[in-house]
Amino acid sequence: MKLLIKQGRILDPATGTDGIYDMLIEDGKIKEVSENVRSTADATVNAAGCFVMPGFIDLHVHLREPGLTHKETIMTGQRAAARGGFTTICAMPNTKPVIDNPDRASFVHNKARHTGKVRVYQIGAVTQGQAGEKLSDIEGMVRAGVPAISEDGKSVMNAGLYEEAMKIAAALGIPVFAHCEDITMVKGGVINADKKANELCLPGITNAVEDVIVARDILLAKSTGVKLHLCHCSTRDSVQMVRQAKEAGIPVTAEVCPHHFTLTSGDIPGYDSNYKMNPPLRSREDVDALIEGLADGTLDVIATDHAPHAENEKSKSMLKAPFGIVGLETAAALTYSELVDKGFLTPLQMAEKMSYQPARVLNIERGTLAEGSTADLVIFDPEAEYTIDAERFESKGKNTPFHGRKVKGRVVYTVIEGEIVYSLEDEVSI
Ligand SMILES: NC(=O)N[C@@H](CC(=O)O)C(=O)O
Ligand SMILES: [Zn+2]
Repeated sequence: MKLLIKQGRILDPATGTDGIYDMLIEDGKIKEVSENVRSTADATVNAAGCFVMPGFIDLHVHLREPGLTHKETIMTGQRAAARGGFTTICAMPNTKPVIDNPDRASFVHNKARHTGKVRVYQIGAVTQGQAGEKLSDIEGMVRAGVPAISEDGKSVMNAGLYEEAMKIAAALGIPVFAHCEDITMVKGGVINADKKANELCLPGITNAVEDVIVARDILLAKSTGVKLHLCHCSTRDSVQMVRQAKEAGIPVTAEVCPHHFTLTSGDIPGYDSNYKMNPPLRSREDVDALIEGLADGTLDVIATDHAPHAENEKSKSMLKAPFGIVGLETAAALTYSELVDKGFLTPLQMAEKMSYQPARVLNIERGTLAEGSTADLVIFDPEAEYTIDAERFESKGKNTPFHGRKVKGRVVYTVIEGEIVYSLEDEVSI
């Protein structure tokens, strides 16, 4: 099977390539990238005017299977991923039951192989049942193919226990993905602690809730030597601490979610739980610091924190509705519209944050379009303007604050191992 992609703008951060080339894919691998491929192919895609980037890799997805399949299944999550240009996704372990042992991790890996082409890596919980008391079987889960551990949804509040987990992770060579939130400081907060919270009479979440755990976890990474990956950074002090940690040579990487660089708490229109997520939408100063951090390389990764919830859950009051919004099918357009089109990031940096760097965090051979590599890629039209329509999402979750938003930049094809798994033309993903 040969696929020929003609005249796309090839963006490969691994090699620094940014230019118009043809690409020939044969037997799932990138065979040739050159100005004019002469070979014939079984299928040809005209990519003139489009970016060709390594397939996006999402380090932060909630697939909700097992146990919460009314919100999302592995299959619907994979379909949403393909539609969003993602070829590899990491599933967080806060399912029912929690993924805290090798058998449960294998369940997800095996199921995902049958339900779709999008590669799913299960992240293992740090503690049993995410109860924060006893460590999970971290070594067993790593043998079952888990690339990282995380207590996402909360922090491991017991620093002594977390330190032990970090030592094990460091010895196994895997990173720890940290959700930074001091639960004792949340005090029922639902949106950022500011003017908007006062206006809506809602309890607020301060920046310090995140910052104190970011500080603690960076210090623990320093002392244990574990590779620390900070999930969904949302505050200016988080950015500053990551910057200083990197300067000091501490092995830390950090991700930002599209909603956190696109919206501020000021954009919350009222009592709409599609604006309720954890961490919350922050202030203009925080958003500016996140964008600056992405641009100067302090923040490495754009991840979605795709958190689908059912309509009847999200239609509850602001106080009662669960935290979280979907993100797989809006991330690329928001990144392009908010960061690249506005001149904060180059197209090459977009590919770096959405594919190359996440591949480095996971330590997998992906995130590049170099000849000889696996043909996981996305063809993206930066000129396409459209209105986000949640009803067209492949995800079961329609919980997005971006329904009806006009954006620029659209995924037109997603290719995994040389096979087209999504094409805008027929809106069919496999
Ligand atoms: N981000 C959220 O608001 N919610 C996530 C949990 C998480 O990522 O912290 C979820 O599982 O729903
Ligand atoms: Zn989280």
